[in-house]
Amino acid sequence: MGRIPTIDITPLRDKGHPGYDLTVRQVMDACADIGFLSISGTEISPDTVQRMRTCVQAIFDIDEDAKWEQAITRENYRGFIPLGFFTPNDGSGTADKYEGYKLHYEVANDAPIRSECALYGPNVWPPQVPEAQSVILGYWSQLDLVADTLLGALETGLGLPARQLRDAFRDPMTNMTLLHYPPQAPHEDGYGIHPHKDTDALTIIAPDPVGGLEVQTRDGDWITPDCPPGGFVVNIGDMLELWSGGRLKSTPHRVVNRSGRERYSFPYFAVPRHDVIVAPLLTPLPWFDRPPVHCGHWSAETWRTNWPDETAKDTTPELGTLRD
Ligand SMILES: O=C(O)CCC(=O)C(=O)O
Ligand SMILES: [Fe+2]
Repeated sequence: MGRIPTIDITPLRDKGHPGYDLTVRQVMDACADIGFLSISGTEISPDTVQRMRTCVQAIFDIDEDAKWEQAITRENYRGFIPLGFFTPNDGSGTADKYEGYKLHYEVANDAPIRSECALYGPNVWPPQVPEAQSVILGYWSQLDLVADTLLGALETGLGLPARQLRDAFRDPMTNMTLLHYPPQAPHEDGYGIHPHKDTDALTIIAPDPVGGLEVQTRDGDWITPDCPPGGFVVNIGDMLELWSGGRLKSTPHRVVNRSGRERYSFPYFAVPRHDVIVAPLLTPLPWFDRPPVHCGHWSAETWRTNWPDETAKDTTPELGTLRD
């Protein structure tokens, strides 16, 4: 394919829709080939996305001192991630050029699931942007529906029992990163985000019109997804690649912001519940050989290894580092 198709997902919301089977096939082809697709027909209005973008900008406009008071900690990977904090786990030592704000599936302090897995809990909400919680959680719940629709289509496309994937996302470890990439000078080395694969099941992004997201083709070229106004870019992460026994592809991508403008994005990372063990649901393709991933362990290791002084262990699941 070597290109990223745009697919109208309207038919996927109704199995009886005359375009359902064709749309499932188009989604499957994109996910099995380049691992990325642009989608339209989500029913999420451009106003909703614009409100979200404005809110994300307001969060990054908060004073530096106040940001540090709300920074992530080793115990709680929620809140601000300072610019240059994240260094890839590949040993290169070159920090990514973004600042972030980390959010996880919102769970009340007294929710029973907290006794099952200590990683669940409430988010840190910045008091300086009082509308943040309702704007972000409103947007999040709409993306939950889009993810559910896409997972339903993949169940059909892979020939899995209905709900086999979707049921893994009750009380999920789904998370979101708010990202601000300052512009990079034209000849400045390094990346907004270094080339990586996503380790989640499925990622959904409302692309910033300033551009900067690049996806690697099978030939090793880097291409920019075309996405219609109001559309979203979706990609397969390592967990769906694993569930599908290698049929769906988790593809390297990166961000380079040479637009001369501030770039903002807010990817939604769909991740199953803490006790789900992701392992092939179909006989793996002959070349595909990867160990199962326990989602709670995976999440704990993601939190831990993002600290610059922590490194992956033999038992750490693959965390998006590219193997040559
Ligand atoms: O900001 C973007 O467009 C992509 C971010 C990304 O790839 C990630 O956070 O995993
Ligand atoms: Fe990514």
